[in-house]
Amino acid sequence: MDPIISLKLLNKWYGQKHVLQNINLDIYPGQVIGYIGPNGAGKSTTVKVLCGLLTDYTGEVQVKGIEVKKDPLAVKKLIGYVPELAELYDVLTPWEYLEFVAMLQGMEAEVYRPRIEKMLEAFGLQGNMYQRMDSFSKGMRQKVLLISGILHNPEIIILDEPLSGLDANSVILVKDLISKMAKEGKTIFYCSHMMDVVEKVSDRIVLIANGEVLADDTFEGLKERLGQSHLEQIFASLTAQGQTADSADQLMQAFETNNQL
Ligand SMILES: Nc1ncnc2c1ncn2[C@@H]1O[C@H](COP(=O)(O)OP(=O)(O)OP(=O)(O)O)[C@@H](O)[C@H]1O
Repeated sequence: MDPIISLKLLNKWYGQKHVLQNINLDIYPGQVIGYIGPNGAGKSTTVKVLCGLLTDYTGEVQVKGIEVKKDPLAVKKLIGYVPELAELYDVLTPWEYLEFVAMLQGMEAEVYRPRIEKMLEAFGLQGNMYQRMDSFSKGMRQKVLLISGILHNPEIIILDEPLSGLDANSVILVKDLISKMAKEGKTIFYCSHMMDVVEKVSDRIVLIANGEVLADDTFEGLKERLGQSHLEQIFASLTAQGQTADSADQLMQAFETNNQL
């Protein structure tokens, strides 16, 4: 089987800063990749390269055999991207916004109209369909954003911290949706800091730090290799952040200094 996403010797600099260093990854259809790493590791940068939003990289980046740099538009059609911290046009209603997204994707009205309605209903937003989003909570906005990323039924879905702000029921819904979409053969690239969720939904975990891949294995494989039973511990041991308790002590000491003044 050919990989649906292939990164070969991907390098990216921001000025003098080397933020992606020789990333090599072959991702196959139907895989759920948990892409994890400390703050500033290079996760969002990788995703932006994959989506054709950043083209000043070196190396080869192919999506379904298409070189992203050469035809970013064709690649954008194959990918559904749910970014972290996206701005919605909140003077619009969810219906108006999603209709706009569907039209940009070139979808037919008879396809997108019932789909938008069903998706909003699944997320419990049927009563808010015609309300301006400037009155929406963070979680409600996140739900609309998620729908906008999957509405055109893309083969590859890239989720950057998709559960942010969602209530417990919606988290279950999104986790189920990820498994179901993967069973249908869709490829999911899932970036998150929520280790308990990544552990459950991913069938392959790629950990990066300082722009380099430190581990690429199944959760079972990582557990066996590192002798840890939770992804949180594996993450800490690989990224040398096992000193969390010390850091908390350091923060508490900062209060003490203030108290003495
Ligand atoms: N527009 C930019 N200009 C300059 N440097 C940038 C820019 N965007 C990101 N960086 C730098 O690139 C590195 C990787 O950032 P990136 O946003 O990819 O990290 P991340 O793994 O997604 O982090 P987080 O988990 O905090 O979201 C960081 O050192 C960051 O400071």
